[in-house]
Amino acid sequence: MSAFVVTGTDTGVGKTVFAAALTGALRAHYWKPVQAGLDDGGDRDHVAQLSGVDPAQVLPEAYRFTTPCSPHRAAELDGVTVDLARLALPEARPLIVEGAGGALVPVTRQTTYADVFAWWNLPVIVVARTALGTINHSLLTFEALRARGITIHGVAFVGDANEDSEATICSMGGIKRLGRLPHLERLTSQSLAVAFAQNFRITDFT
Ligand SMILES: Nc1ncnc2c1ncn2[C@@H]1O[C@H](COP(=O)(O)OP(=O)(O)OP(=O)(O)O)[C@@H](O)[C@H]1O
Ligand SMILES: C[C@H](N)[C@H](N)CCCCCC(=O)O
Ligand SMILES: [Mg+2]
Repeated sequence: MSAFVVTGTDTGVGKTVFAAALTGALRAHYWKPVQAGLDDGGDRDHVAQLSGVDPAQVLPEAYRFTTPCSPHRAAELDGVTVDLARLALPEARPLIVEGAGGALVPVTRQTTYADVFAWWNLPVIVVARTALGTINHSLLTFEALRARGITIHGVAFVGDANEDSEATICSMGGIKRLGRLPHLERLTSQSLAVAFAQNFRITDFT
């Protein structure tokens, strides 16, 4: 049964929306180990709304911090010391796990998400924008993951088509293009499921 980590080239690139689509398509479980910022309910709530899976498959976070900033700092601001042992992977499968921000975001002052991905030993999907600047951010992300021996399953683009940037990232990075989620004017569980089915191949994830 499949399990993937979803990381991104930055915060706000569309990891949660892509992860919700993939969770729905695979009828998977979803886990966001560390949520920093609770004002809008957090990524878990968004995935519960957008994926269409049974809410019980949207697993509780290991840590929930108040402030929408880097998890290492959000933990400090809440007076919490992160125990990495609590980030051990749940056993549920299929499983989609979402990081926070980009691959080198600190979980603690000593440990980045990429370090944790290496420990989990799961294939990683990189979510990348299509907008200008994405080539640099994407290639840097691949380098950081590869430097830790992490398997990159592929890149999922989010945004309007940018054929040359997408092709350049995949050829120079030596990475499989999984597809591209277009910007959806009305983002609902239904519109997202349709867009995922039209733009990705489920067999790439099974
Ligand atoms: N395909 C899309 N169509 C419409 N809106 C989108 C799409 N993808 C992302 N968004 C919107 O863009 C914003 C950022 O997306 P998202 O929350 O998925 O980013 P993220 O990479 O998960 O960020 P974080 O680092 O905070 O986890 C959200 O408001 C989301 O609803
Ligand atoms: C608060 C935000 N939405 C994410 N949860 C965390 C993003 C951390 C980014 C840290 C950084 O790269 O500067
Ligand atoms: Mg997110």
